[in-house]
Amino acid sequence: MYEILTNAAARQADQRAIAGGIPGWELMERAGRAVAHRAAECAPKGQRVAVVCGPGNNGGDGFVAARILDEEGYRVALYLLGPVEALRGDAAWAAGQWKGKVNPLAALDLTSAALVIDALFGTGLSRDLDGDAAAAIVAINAAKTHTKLHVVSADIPSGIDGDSGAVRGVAIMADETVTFARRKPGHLLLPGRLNCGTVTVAAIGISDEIITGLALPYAVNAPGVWLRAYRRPEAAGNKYGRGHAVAVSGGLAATGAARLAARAALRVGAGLVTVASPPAALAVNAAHLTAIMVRSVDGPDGLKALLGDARFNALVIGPGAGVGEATRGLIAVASEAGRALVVDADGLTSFAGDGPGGLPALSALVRANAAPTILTPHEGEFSRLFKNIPEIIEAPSKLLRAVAAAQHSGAVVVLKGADTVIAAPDGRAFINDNGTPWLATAGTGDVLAGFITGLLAQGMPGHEAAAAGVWLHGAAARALGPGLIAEDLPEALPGVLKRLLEHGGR
Ligand SMILES: NC(=O)C1=CN([C@@H]2O[C@H](COP(=O)(O)OP(=O)(O)OC[C@H]3O[C@@H](n4cnc5c(N)ncnc54)[C@H](OP(=O)(O)O)[C@@H]3O)[C@@H](O)[C@H]2O)[C@H](O)CC1
Ligand SMILES: [K+]
Repeated sequence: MYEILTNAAARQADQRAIAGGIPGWELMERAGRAVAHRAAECAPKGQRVAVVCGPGNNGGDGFVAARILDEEGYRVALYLLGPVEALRGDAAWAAGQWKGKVNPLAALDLTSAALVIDALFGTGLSRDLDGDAAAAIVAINAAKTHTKLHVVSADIPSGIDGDSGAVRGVAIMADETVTFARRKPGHLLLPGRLNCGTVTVAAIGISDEIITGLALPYAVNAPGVWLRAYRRPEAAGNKYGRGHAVAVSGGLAATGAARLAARAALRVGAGLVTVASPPAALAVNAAHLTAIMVRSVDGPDGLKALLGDARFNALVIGPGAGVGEATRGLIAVASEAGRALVVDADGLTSFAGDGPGGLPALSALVRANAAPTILTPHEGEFSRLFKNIPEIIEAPSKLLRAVAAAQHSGAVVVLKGADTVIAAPDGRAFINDNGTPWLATAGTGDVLAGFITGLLAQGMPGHEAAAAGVWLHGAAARALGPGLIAEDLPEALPGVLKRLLEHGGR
């Protein structure tokens, strides 16, 4: 249920269902019926409905929906882009079942319409919209702003690229989107997610076996994809069994970020947490810390000495660390010691130069590390770090940019944002959809890095630890709501974990 279908995978799923004995027209009938039923829940019978159909099978869904809404007593007017004679295959079949008038799209009349069914384009959209299609979308979006028009999109809001969520010129702003079998990246990545309104996933006969058989590498980030790897404490266990996380602190004026990360690591369940503090900042850190220990660690050599104790098994380096050779040295030490490592903020920027300390050096350290390395860039850090690799920077979607970066660097890459992507070097990726705008406040990235580090300390595998950290971070933010600040997030975690571990869900 969490798998994500790309446009190509959706077509494959279609074909396998048809090969399995469900005729294509039956799939279309079920798809169109699902759209009609959702639409009927949004407007009372007898209301005027405008159905706009495109030249392909998305349009075919529209013809089916029009017929069903007409049978249910709505006053339906159907508008088609292009001549009805040009329709092929299942779309031609669906048009043949429609006994009403087929109006040209250019004649679209939204007067007194309560509902629009948007069936112009779905997974077949392949270029920016123009002409009558674009004009119709502009008119529908405009009508929504000054009437109570309710817009239901079939499969994907027309104009949204199903694989990237990008707007292809212009796109429908839908109140509802009814998609089929599974969600597409365009339902989850921005801006597409914002165009969808409420997304309903309709079952149209594409079995779970077909989906499983496609071995899809992408999924929606949810407990169902990583909860099995979450390490619950053993009844007879002790704190040493839950790992020892280390947050490396910045200098005297930059100690807060590491402490935010440290507290997050403790809250998420690391058995012990230590702030590795430069000597000059020891007093400041010590004054702020209680359950979290603090050790004086002077540069890479000091960290190397600390890591002589194998119990320090997961580190976060970067928050407040400062950009440059010293931070690169700290990351090299953690990598050479084979410890699970989260590289965030200044830790990432320290490898963004073109010189010898650039991305190749970071990739080498990642590959040399026997334990997982997680990079947690926001878009700006990502662009700086991977700026010299066109196949990453120019990949067609945020999802594929993160996947390419993970494969190139060998690290798990958490490309943050309202639509954070968590990508593994093996090509798997999760798209997160539970973030909230209230996370846009100082320090929340430090907390996220700490959550991931704390989960790594407890032995979670890298990709799952990163995904769980991102999801818990979003869930904590949702539990807090408006006015949250970074310090609140770890404190909200007990409630989130309680709901998750006792009820297994959101
Ligand atoms: N299992 C499923 O997911 C099912 C999906 N169904 C529906 O089928 C569509 C996909 O149908 P398809 O015909 O492949 O594509 P579209 O209907 O989205 O697009 C139709 C054609 O439009 C042309 N096109 C593309 N971009 C533009 C544009 N910017 N301007 C004008 N025309 C454009 C393109 O043809 P070209 O030859 O011109 O490239 C498209 O082929 C899916 O979304 C579902 O709604 C099934 O009904 C049920 C099962
Ligand atoms: K559509």
